[in-house]
Amino acid sequence: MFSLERTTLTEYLISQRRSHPGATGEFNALILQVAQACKAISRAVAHGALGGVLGALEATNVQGETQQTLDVLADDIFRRATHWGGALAGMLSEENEAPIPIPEGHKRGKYLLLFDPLDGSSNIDVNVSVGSIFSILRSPRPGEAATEADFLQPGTRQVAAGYAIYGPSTMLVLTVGRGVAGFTFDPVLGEFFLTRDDIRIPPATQEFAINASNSRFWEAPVARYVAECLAGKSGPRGKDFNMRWVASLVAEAHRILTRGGVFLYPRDRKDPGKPGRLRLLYEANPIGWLIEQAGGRASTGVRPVLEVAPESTHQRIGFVFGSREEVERIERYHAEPVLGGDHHDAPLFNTRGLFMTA
Ligand SMILES: O=P(O)(O)OC[C@H]1O[C@](O)(COP(=O)(O)O)[C@@H](O)[C@@H]1O
Ligand SMILES: [Mg+2]
Ligand SMILES: [Mg+2]
Repeated sequence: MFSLERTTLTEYLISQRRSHPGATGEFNALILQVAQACKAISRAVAHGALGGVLGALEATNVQGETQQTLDVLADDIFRRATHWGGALAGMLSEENEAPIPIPEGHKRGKYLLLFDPLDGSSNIDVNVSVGSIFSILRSPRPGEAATEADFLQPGTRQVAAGYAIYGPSTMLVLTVGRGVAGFTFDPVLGEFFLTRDDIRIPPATQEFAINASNSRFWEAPVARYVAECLAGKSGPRGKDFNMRWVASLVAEAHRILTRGGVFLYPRDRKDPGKPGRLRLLYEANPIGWLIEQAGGRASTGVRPVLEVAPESTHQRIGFVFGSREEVERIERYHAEPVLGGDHHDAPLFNTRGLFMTA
């Protein structure tokens, strides 16, 4: 269908706003500014080596990770696209240790914007899908400059969450709390058009995603779950499983929102200082809310991730999400007592056990 016959992102947002008669339009304007940032990042990603955006910088971010040229560019694009609109009291980005203030001379508003400007950075140079993730919260002190404490709200308080995926096509996937909608970018018209309304995740799946190079650090319930998937038809699950790992959370989430599946980046024993790999406020919470809004489940492995009370702005967390039945099974495994102690010492999971994990 010719794209102009479809609903634009702006039209979709206006239709959502009709159920909030008191709305001022600031919220919609903010989402459109975020979408504008995603369009600009999409363009930079698409130009690749021609745009001089590949490669790493000498700098590291607050997480101690080497920053890619595109990480810094995308961070700058997000700030510029959103700081002037009057909707925000502050921003929090993966790339900056402290919250980003609204520059002097600009009105401070009632929302907080949290973002991972470029997710899956390790994929940029190899031309594999990357994305941007965002979450919007209400500021507890509208009109005042946001402090770190203002951002420490559980995911249940989000008022919007979404991501853009820069793949073969660029898409924006969004929830404002009434289901999940997907928009495809038409680069000629410069518009996002609604192409997937009311996205639903199938409750069952035969596809899982995990970085198996970490298997020696996994806790017993995760090792058990993966071993059972790998055992396939002849194992306790009685069916074969397929596996994927893109190393880009956005791409994994998008696949799961498209055809189901389960993703695990669980808490593990790799680094005692990091209880998990993914960041709660601008990775797990927005993706988690999208998944739940699409009928899936998002968990720490033990409990709903959206209910976690954040302790710090760049906090990491174990994250398991996707088709409801699989996530509930993983939670059940965590709730069951482990025979013979925790982790790989358990008889079922050591190198001579029924489910070999090492
Ligand atoms: O290399 P690993 O450990 O598999 O990491 C992959 C994970 O790291 C991330 O890339 C982290 O995101 P950033 O690129 O924003 O740091 C996730 O998207 C992904 O799930
Ligand atoms: Mg990320
Ligand atoms: Mg990032």
